Amino acid sequence: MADPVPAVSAPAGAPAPRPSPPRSPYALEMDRVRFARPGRLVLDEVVLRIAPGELVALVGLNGCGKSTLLQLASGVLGPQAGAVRVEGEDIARLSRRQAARKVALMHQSAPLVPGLTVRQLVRQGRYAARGPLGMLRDGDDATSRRALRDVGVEDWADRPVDALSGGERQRVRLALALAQETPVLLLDEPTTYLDLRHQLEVLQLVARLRAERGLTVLMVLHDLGLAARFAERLVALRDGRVAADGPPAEVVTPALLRGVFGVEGRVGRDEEGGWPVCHPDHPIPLQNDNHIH
Ligand SMILES: Nc1ncnc2c1ncn2[C@@H]1O[C@H](COP(=O)(O)OP(=O)(O)OP(=O)(O)O)[C@@H](O)[C@H]1O
Repeated sequence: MADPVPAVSAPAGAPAPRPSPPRSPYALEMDRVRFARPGRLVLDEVVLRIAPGELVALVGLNGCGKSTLLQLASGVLGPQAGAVRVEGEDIARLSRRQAARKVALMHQSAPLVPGLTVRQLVRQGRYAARGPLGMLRDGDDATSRRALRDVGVEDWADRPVDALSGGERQRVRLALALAQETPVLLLDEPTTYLDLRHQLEVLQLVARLRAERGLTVLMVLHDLGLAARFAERLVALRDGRVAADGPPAEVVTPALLRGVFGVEGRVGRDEEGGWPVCHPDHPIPLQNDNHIH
């Protein structure tokens, strides 16, 4: 069939148009990322590709490299080999402000500046949107207010952050990350310190933001049950390598419990929701290889 749009040839002598770079199909891409700390290889050849709008949970034993992976994904740390790309751009080539417009990292133990109120702290999330002199732009206040409202902490706006409980601080940290209004959200144990009700509220909020605003979310969760219920994809790290990656219904198996967590256990299905439900029985020695049998 003939092309309905005739090709327009460039006039003789005109410079050839520069081809625009192909748009990346991935919101976040880690390409053979390696990161070592003195005396310890933390992440090795990590390959992870996350499509726009995906909600991915990252799980694994203490010390396996989950937080390090999030810090690399946010550009806070740089890989020693490989590359991290956000919406196709190498994050190492972006300025701090450019990176902060693309990726927000909520870190569970990030210190909250004492003396600031919740409102003042969350307005700091607008740093990336500020002009060269650090002035807040029109709409920044509305964005901060929306972030406070999303997380249900708007009534605390005038409270000093150092007078908040652990769980209250955690929700304020989430509001701070949301105030950045980035397409990619990285959450490091967002449910730590939260009571049962607020764990569910926070994960429901994350799922809603992803559905309504198309956010791409990568979150570290220790509760495999919550990860299996709320994430559409589960990535398990073992010793700094991706040991399993797929939909929870396929990935959460007794072999995963054994191979990644060193636990003998059973896996059932939630009667209503259908998601996997783990019944860990007892710890076992970890196998030496990274394969999940
Ligand atoms: N600032 C640091 N300096 C030196 N080593 C570090 C530092 N931060 C983390 N590590 C080490 O790097 C490894 C990976 O740590 P990381 O925090 O990424 O693990 P994690 O999977 O998030 O653990 P957890 O589940 O306990 O939070 C661990 O061995 C840890 O001791």
